[in-house]
Amino acid sequence: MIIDGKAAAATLRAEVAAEVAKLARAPGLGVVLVGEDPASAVYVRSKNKACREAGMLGFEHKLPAGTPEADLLALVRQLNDDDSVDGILVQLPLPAHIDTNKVIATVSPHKDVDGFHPENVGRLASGLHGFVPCTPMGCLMLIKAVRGDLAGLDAVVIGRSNIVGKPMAQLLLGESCTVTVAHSRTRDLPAVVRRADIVVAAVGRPNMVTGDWLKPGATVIDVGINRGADGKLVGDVDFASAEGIAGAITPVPGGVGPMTIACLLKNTLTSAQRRQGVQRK
Ligand SMILES: Nc1nc2c(c(=O)[nH]1)N[C@@H](CN(C=O)c1ccc(C(=O)N[C@@H](CCC(=O)O)C(=O)O)cc1)CN2
Repeated sequence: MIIDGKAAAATLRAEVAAEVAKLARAPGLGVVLVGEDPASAVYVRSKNKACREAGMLGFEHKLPAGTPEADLLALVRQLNDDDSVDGILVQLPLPAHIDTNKVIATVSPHKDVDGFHPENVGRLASGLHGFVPCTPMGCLMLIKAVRGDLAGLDAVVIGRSNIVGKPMAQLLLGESCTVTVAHSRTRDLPAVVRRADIVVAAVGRPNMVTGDWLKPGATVIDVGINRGADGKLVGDVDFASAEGIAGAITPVPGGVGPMTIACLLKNTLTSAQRRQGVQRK
């Protein structure tokens, strides 16, 4: 089974739009892009378009690559104080002269729709309500749509980034999976992956996970977005060899990526609902 992330994202976006229509004030999302990284520019454009389509307001702030860190921090504080802004995201990666952790920590945790602020990281680790990073949230939705109850399943997350690997492991733990986080120093990675009912690959190495690494029937979620020499996108999983072994697998493109943007809208809606005192289900 090929997991259709585009269709799942479209459903989620429609659900968000229906809830937005019930609000007294349209949710506002402040989107900050520093520099001219072409992929980041595409993602930011897609986020703004998705906002408009869901009935939200996207406030785009494009800053030159050489923007001093102090100016970026000042903009973030301005967005923190702006009542028309419910969510703030600073597109990553940032230019090397800017301290990413400092920027993330400056975003108000109440508007941190990326879920990267240390307070939200701690909330996720403690099993408390907070904003959850968009990519792992989308991955979990796709996994649950395929597997239902995940309790007791063996999950292997390949990659230990703050954006995907670590929060993904926390979410799967929250679903009572037995979770292994594998990384570049893991010994005999194929053997580790072969034990898994659920595999989430988020390493950034094209076609690294091959079909012979997989337990037959495993659910395989490919977070990798690698651009090949021919300009085509390839995931971290070798789709051709994995497709016949996996029980369900996400393609690249059209798998996890669209869910990332849909979950950003969901987090922005949640923030707006909280700030407008709306009771949520
Ligand atoms: N502040 C953030 N920065 C970054 C995040 C994030 O969640 N917050 N994640 C990634 C990039 N990203 C969102 O920002 C993102 C990546 C990919 C997609 C997507 O829809 N991909 C498509 C293919 C698009 C293409 O052709 O290039 C797909 O997989 O089908 C959406 C969002 C890093 N930075």
